[in-house]
Amino acid sequence: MPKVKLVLQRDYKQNDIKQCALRFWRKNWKKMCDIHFKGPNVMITGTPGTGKTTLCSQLVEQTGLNLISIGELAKDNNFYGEYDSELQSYELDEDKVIDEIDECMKEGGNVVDYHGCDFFPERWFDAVFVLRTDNTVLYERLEKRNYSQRKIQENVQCEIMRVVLDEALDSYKSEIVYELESDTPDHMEQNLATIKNWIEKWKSEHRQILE
Ligand SMILES: Nc1ncnc2c1ncn2[C@@H]1O[C@H](COP(=O)(O)OP(=O)(O)OP(=O)(O)O)[C@@H](O)[C@H]1O
Repeated sequence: MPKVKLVLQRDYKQNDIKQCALRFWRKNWKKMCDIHFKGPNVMITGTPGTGKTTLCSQLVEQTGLNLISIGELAKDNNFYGEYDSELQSYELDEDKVIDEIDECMKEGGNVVDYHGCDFFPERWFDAVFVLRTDNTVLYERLEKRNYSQRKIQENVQCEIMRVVLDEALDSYKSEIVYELESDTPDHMEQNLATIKNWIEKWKSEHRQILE
């Protein structure tokens, strides 16, 4: 404690420790309270091929929010664990991902794009949007990517079983989870408008904390 007192008195050029503490609080309260003072954090999730990347790129362009693509982040930083021979891909090192973006998420103002959402801290997100696509439409989109039949079937099954939606509902309060249909370009436009409206509403409700 005496050390803290000395540091505060030095940094705030004040002898009165109460005044120092008050100044420290005024300067740091937003960070200490985990308040998203740069805007809301929005998660865009869904089975691969449901349109997350396409939607997110338009969303960040039109809102100025910061895009965090977990797939890109993992690739750039080699945040991988064991190789899963069944899935023919590397496991994501979730702890490294969390450590890397925690500071940024605490500040807020991020759009996160990933096909899973259950390992993130619940406190990070103000809204979770889950894109859903008709099975036949999804099959055709994945076929165009030249995925193996097995990989296509696995993803389509995952969509039929609403795996990502249930994961979101199990991990977050149901009132912040939104299911959005993503079969056609019209749906894409509607979804963009829905999320932008949601962001504007959030901002008007949190005016007093935004920078
Ligand atoms: N609502 C939509 N209407 C028509 N085409 C769409 C729609 N959403 C996505 N697509 C098309 O489907 C393909 C896959 O979309 P996208 O890459 O955005 O999916 P994704 O969910 O990000 O996939 P991944 O998780 O593998 O990155 C793209 O060719 C995209 O143009």
